[in-house]
Amino acid sequence: MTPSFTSKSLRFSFSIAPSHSKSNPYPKIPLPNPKFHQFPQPLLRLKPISAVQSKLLVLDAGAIVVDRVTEAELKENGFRSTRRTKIVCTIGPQTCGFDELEALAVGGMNVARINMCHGTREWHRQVIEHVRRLNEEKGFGVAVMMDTEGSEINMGDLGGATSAKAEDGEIWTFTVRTLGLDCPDRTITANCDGFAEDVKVGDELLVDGGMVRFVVTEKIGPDVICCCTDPGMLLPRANLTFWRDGSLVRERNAMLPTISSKDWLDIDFGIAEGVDFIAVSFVKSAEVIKHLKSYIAARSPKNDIAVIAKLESIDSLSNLEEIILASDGAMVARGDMGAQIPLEQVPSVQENIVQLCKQLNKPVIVASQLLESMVEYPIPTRAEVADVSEAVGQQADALMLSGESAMGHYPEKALAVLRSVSLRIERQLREKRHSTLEVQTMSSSLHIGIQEEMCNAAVKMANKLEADALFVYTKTGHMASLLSRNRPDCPVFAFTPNSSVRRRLNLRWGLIPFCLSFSNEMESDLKRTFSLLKARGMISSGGLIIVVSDQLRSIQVINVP
Ligand SMILES: Nc1ncnc2c1ncn2[C@@H]1O[C@H](COP(=O)(O)OP(=O)(O)O)[C@@H](O)[C@H]1O
Ligand SMILES: C=C(OP(=O)(O)O)C(=O)O
Ligand SMILES: [K+]
Ligand SMILES: [Mg+2]
Repeated sequence: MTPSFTSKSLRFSFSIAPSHSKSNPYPKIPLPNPKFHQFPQPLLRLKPISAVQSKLLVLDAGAIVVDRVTEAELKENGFRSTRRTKIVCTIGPQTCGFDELEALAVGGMNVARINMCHGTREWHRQVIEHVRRLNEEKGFGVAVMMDTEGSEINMGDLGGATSAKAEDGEIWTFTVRTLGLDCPDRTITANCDGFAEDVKVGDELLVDGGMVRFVVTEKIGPDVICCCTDPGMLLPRANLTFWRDGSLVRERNAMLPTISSKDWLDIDFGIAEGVDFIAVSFVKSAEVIKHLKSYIAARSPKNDIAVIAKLESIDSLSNLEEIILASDGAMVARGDMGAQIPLEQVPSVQENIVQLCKQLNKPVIVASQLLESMVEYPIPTRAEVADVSEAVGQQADALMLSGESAMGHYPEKALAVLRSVSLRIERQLREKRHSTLEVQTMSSSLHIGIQEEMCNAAVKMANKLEADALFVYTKTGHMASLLSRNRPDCPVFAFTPNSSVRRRLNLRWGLIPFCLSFSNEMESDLKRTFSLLKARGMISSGGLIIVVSDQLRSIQVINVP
């Protein structure tokens, strides 16, 4: 962006509400609550959930459908202040009830994630059912993501205990025996047959990337005897890695399938239940993604499940571009990644992946330990807030909560922190405008090239004209994604007739997905949109809208009539 833009946007930044002043040729949509925009706004002083809840509206059946949290946010805070960064919440024992899920939905959860490492089939089914019911009965638009277990080496279930403490110098046995509930003291099962053969005396055994550390002292048949060198809590099904001479030992993992037989059954379940996203753990190459995508295409006639590659295996790092291109999105899964590469490399890998995904137009989620201390405490550490700010500053599409929302004491508070930090940092970015992405052309065909260039140009116009919103009518979501990819200053209203496209667009930065039937008459669709949105109080006359249409290959600049 040109330097003159910086000063312009700075002026804008301190006058969001007064920007309807006479000097502005493009009147803004009135912001009902200008106080909310004043600086400085303390981090955690969010409106209480109940205040949002009380303003929520019941669905306007059949006409235009948008999730009720976004609707309330738009009405209360105006276009500029809608959150652009999306939020994925892992659902676990703390949040699997209908009311708890509703509280997360009200708090701004865009995607609910179920991790197939944990819980039973019935439990997963119930969670999906709750989310669907929330959407249908209460007007939310929450998408569901199923995350595969993968077949890296894990500990077993700790004989039913929720955790176990390993102390310094204690001798523990890791075994491939099946022990069930009569697990002897200080004995841990490992899920991988070749485990005992693969490790050597002197190897270091890391639980969860180093939360607890052992050294192998002896091997006796299927049992590996270890001495604890870094004490800590052992949690059920924690990941195990072993290191020799300072390097990760990968031979066994390299042979394990990325999608195990159990994962295929879970995937069948996900397809049958109609989940919106399948996240594949420990992806190592593009092949597995291509295979899964063709499997889904053959079994899910509408082909409406997006495949997200979890980048956490050291082997994925040499094939990033190929993997991301084959996928419908990626996750920077920093938990296991930090167990496979030195921790100090994780931030730069994150940055690379986020930038690459933006260039390749794939949504990217930054995951794991964003607010880890909030599993126990009601307030995050300053360092965690800085980490979240960094991910928002990189303009990742989405942030993810894991234990914080699955089993922590403060799921709603953790969600509120992600929300408030996102809003704050997004606003700062708009003011500074320092990192507007110069997107490179990706097009493989003239048609796609035209779509790309139209979207790039439309976003430039919208930024220069300080438009209130971009509107896009999109059947597959592609045009909407191309607008999002440019990270515009204003939100993008994406209208689609397809409810699963609408749910999938939930993961895209800055997109507000609406369901709307199309008449194939652009002008009449547009008129209808304006009158429906006006009737709902979501836009008002005079607002400046840039409308992008693939059908007409047009970019229109319209003042809301
Ligand atoms: N369905 C579930 N049932 C019980 N506990 C769960 C469930 N999902 C998640 N959790 C808990 O939340 C923690 C964090 O979730 P997540 O990051 O998805 O898993 P993991 O720690 O296995 O990578 C898990 O370690 C587990 O203790
Ligand atoms: C998100 C991750 O995967 P999971 O929680 O399934 O281990 C991770 O490892 O960071
Ligand atoms: K998983
Ligand atoms: Mg992982």
